[in-house]
Amino acid sequence: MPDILIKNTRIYHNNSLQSAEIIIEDGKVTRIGKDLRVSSSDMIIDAGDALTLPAGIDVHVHFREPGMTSKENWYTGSCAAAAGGVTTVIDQPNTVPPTTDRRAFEQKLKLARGKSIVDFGINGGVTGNIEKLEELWKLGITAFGEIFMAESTGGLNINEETLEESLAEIKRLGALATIHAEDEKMRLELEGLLKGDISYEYHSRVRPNACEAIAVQKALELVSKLKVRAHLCHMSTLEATGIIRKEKYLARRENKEPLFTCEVTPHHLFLSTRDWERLRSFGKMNPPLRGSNSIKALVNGINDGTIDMVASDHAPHLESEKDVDIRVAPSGVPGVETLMPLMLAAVRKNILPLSRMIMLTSWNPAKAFGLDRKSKGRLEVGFDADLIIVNPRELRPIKAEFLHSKAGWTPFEGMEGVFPEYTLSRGEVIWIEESINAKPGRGNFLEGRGERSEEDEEDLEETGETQD
Ligand SMILES: NC(=O)N[C@@H](CC(=O)O)C(=O)O
Ligand SMILES: [Zn+2]
Ligand SMILES: [Zn+2]
Repeated sequence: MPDILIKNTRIYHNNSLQSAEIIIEDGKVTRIGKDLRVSSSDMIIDAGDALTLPAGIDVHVHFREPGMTSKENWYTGSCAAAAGGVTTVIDQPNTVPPTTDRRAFEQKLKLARGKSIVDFGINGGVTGNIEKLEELWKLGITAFGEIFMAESTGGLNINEETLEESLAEIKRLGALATIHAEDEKMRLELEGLLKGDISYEYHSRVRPNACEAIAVQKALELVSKLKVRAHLCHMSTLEATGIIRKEKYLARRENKEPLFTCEVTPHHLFLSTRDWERLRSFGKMNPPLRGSNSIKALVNGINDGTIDMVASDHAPHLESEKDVDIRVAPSGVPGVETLMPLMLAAVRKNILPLSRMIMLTSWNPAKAFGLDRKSKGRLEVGFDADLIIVNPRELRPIKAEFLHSKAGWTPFEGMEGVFPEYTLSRGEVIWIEESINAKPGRGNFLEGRGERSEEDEEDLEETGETQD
C-alpha cells in the first residue's frame, strides 16, 4: 500500500484549527506534525491550505441490495458515499429478502463484499424472528434494526409485545437495538380520520409530532425497564428532543451514562413543511417533514449534545416511483452523498461549530456503534486514515446530475453544500478530481462485537467458558 504525505493542510486539534502535515502508512495515520521529514513517500497531496477532517460514518443507509437494485446497489450506493466524504456505512435490513436470518445475511454480505467501495456494517432485522437474533448477532451484524414501531418501506413493523420480547433478547445478547419510533396506532387512527385529505401536507398530518413523541416515550420506557442499549433513528420533533434531553439529564444526574443515543437526518434539519409545495410527493419520508419549531429544537439539540449524531437515512426511490399521488408514493429520500456537504455548509453558515460537526459525523457514531474497536472515527495516530480534504469556503449548489445514487434526484436540489476534494479510505484515495478511483469490492466488512469465528467457538467449548 502506498504511503502518503498530506502537506499544507489544517486539522482541528486541541479546540482550534492548526496547520499540519499527516503521514499515512499501511492505511493508518502514523504521524501528525509540522515539517515532517519523509525519505520516500509514494504520494504527496498538497492540500493547498484546505482542511483535512475525519470522513463521515453514516450509521443509517438503505442500499437496497439484494432485491431492489433498480433503486440502488452496493456499488452505486457506496460511490455516492465516497463522493460525499462518507467512508463507513451501516446498511438497514428492509431489503428483499429482509436481513432476518443467516441465509439473508450471508447473501447480503457476499454482495456487499463484491461491490462496496467503502467499509460497511450490516444490521440485522427484527420482525418477530426472536429465535434468529442470536445467530445474526454471532454472524457479526453491527446492531439490530432499525426496528420499525410503525409502517414504513418494507412493511417490517412489529407490535409492542414483540418489540418488548425482542429488546429483552437483544439485552441478553449484549447487543444494540436501533429503533424507528413512530406510533402505529395513532397513525392508523389518523389515516381513517384524514381519508378526504389529498394534499401533500397530509403526510405530515397523518404522522404528527405526537406520533413520534408517544413512540419515543414508549421506547425509552422499555430501554430503562430492560436496561438494553438502544439508538433512536431519525429524531425529528421538538417533543422528542425534549424527552431525550430530560432522560439524558436524569441519567447523568445519577452519574450514569445514558443507555441510548440518537440521530437526526439532514432532511429534518434543513427541510420543513414549507418544502411540501416544492417537493410534492418527493418530500414524503418517515418521519415526515416538520414545522419550524421542530427544526429550531433539532438545531439546539445538535449543539447542546442532546442529539448524538447525524445520519442520512439514505432511502433511494426512483423518480418514476415518487412522481405519483402522495398516498401511493413510497416514503424515503436519498441523502448519503449530501450528508457531509450539507453539514459543512451549516458550519460555514454558523449553524453549528466545526468541532461539533466532527463529533456528530465521525466520533460519536463510531463510539455508539462499536466502530472505535475498528480504529474508525478520529483523525489521530493509530486510527484508520479515513479522511476528507475540503475547502470550507467552497459552497456549491447541490445538483442531482452530479450525484451518484441511482435515485437520480435529490430533495436538496439547488441548496448549498461543501463537497470534498479528496476522500481517503484506509489511506487509499477513492475520490479525487470529481471522480471515483476505486475498485468494486475494496470495502471491508466491519463485523460487529458478537462475531465469533468457529475457532473461537471451539476454544470456548474446550475451556468450558460460556457466553454471557
Ligand atoms: N425513511 C423512509 O421514509 N423510508 C425508509 C425506511 C425508514 O427508514 O423508515 C426506506 O427504506 O425507504
Ligand atoms: Zn426509519
Ligand atoms: Zn431508514
